[in-house]
Amino acid sequence: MNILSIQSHVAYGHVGNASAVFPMQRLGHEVWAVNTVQFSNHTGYGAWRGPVFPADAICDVVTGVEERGVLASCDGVLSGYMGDAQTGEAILDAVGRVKAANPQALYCCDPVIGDVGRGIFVRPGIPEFMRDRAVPASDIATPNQFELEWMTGVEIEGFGAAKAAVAALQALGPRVVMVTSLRTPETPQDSIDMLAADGEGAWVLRTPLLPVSVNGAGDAIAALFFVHLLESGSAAEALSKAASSVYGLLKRTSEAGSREILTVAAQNEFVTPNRVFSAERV
Ligand SMILES: Nc1ncnc2c1ncn2[C@@H]1O[C@H](COP(=O)(O)OP(=O)(O)O)[C@@H](O)[C@H]1O
Ligand SMILES: Cc1ncc(COP(=O)(O)O)c(C=O)c1O
Ligand SMILES: [Mg+2]
Repeated sequence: MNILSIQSHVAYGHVGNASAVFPMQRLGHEVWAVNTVQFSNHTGYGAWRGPVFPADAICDVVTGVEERGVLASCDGVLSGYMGDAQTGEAILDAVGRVKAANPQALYCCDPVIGDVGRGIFVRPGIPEFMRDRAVPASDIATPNQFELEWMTGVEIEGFGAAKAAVAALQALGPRVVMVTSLRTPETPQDSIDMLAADGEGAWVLRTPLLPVSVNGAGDAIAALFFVHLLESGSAAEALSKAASSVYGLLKRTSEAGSREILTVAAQNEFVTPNRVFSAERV
């Protein structure tokens, strides 16, 4: 498949495209990577350098790809971290152009806003843009628990509330939603859950909680879920494959005591995860 991936890039470490591109390539897909920023490192370090690209620079790169006459062969658009709310306009413009060239193409929006520990970590205007423009334009959305609660206003106190929040997000647009890092009173202390829903049902997947706090796992899992969903058409299967790969990746990262995820060293986990977790219908 051919995936247009519009996200951040970092020189050092693995978040944004620097986390998402290689796993998709390792699974045999062509990735047309367009970078929304080029930072030295992820913002979780508190300090970083490098530019946020203006929306017209992003549009220009997409126009160049369009001029190669290849957009009709694009199977999906994946978006993630936006440097600035204006970046969002360039992303939605790209989605529109891809869908005009290939009406079968799907748009997966990873609405990167923040997370439970750090709160909102993107520029003002981006959270609202994700909720009001990007997610409604998407076919698939992949928020973490914090992002889902922020966008829907639903407090997730258990699986029932999680399903209600997912339904509220689906009502905005996307047919498929995958929620990452779900920790509710129903989640055992030593575990972490994920939930995926499509038009037919909802599934939960539970893995052990690893002693790591890293950035970029969300970007990898969104990319993996998207390509597996495009290939299989099954949210449950895509959830199982993506979560098993990311668990393997984070287990290696945890054993190595690394602050950055071991995207390259643990690459076999993308193809044949060591441990396979399956999703249960809820
Ligand atoms: N400490 C952890 N232990 C086990 N799995 C984790 C851990 N942190 C992240 N993950 C896995 O990575 C997925 C994505 O990470 P997450 O932190 O939710 O993404 P984001 O960075 O977008 O917030 C989670 O759903 C979970 O499967
Ligand atoms: C530049 C950049 N891109 C993307 C992300 C998102 O990372 P995550 O996958 O942890 O949500 C971050 C988070 O700090 C970031 O700084
Ligand atoms: Mg994320």
